[in-house]
Amino acid sequence: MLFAVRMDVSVPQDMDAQAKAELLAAEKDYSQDLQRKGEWQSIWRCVGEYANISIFDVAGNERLHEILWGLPLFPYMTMDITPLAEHPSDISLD
Ligand SMILES: O=C(O)CC1=CCC(=O)O1
Repeated sequence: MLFAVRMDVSVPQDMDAQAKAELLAAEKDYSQDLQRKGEWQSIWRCVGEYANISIFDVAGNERLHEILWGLPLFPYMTMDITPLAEHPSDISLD
């Protein structure tokens, strides 16, 4: 199942610099591991915002929930999740 997830990040301004660096490194590792496994298909920066739009291809809602809850940055994010279906005008389906 495909999902588009928008993640808006808001890390506290007063977070310790070392703790922030470790948090962002852990987030990157977590994301790239799932990208290599094929569940996190792509990640795009939203221009001018501390936000991304990511495409996930996962077994179902429970798996997406598990992945999102496991994000190191989860406590500092808000998310908007859109389940995706094939579009009849997609030429790759012809
Ligand atoms: O920087 C972001 O948009 C937050 C994020 C999610 C996965 C990742 O590597 O960074």
